[in-house]
Amino acid sequence: MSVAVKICGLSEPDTLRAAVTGGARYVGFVFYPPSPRAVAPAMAGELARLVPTGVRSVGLFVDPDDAFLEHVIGQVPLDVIQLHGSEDPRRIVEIKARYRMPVMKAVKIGGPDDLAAAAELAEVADRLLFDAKPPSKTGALPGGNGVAFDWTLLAGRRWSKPWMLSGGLTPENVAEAVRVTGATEVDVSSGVEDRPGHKDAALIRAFLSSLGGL
Ligand SMILES: O=C(O)c1ccccc1N[C@@H]1O[C@H](COP(=O)(O)O)[C@@H](O)[C@H]1O
Repeated sequence: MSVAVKICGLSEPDTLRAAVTGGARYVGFVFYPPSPRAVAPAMAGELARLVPTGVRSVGLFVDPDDAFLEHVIGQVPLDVIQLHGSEDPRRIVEIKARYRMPVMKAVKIGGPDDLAAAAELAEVADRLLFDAKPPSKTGALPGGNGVAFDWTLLAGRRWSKPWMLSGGLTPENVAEAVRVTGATEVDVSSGVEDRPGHKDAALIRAFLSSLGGL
């Protein structure tokens, strides 16, 4: 079994190249202006054109309206839309139909009760993304906080759609996270940065090679 990796929050050519040459299967661009990883659509368009065939470009959005989606999609050749806000099933169906693109929906986990939402969201989304519930402190982002949740909550669970694990993953802990959860896909952002919002090529390589044997 090999583990597919998504490196999220890329905004520079060098770190994008480190991701794809190191074997990432997905690269992510953040279209959420409050994030330190937010990238301008024009720049993301240039980066996405460097992405080789076989690697999927994912656009991360938080409760986007149609005008914003059109603004970004008009400039960036995306393969997948990641919804990381409070989008409900009706809005997911609408976005899929309007933009004819697969949707990956984030499910935020703070405890066992939060898993109930996953089954309902799996009926409409193409893929689920399990992330930690954001810290309650003021100003916390809706994701990308480098916070892990209790991985044992996912152990032995099955959903009707493929799923990805995220939240506080690092080169040091990702192999253990995969072992505990059985994830076949993982997503990382903060854990491969040398400062908030700035990706580090050596950390990206370390993350990818730490899964080399899995
Ligand atoms: O990365 C961001 O800035 C971000 C902003 C808003 C919503 C989600 C965001 N990132 C996603 O959060 C998870 C976990 O990230 P981390 O590895 O814990 O930093 C990941 O799926 C990112 O795609």
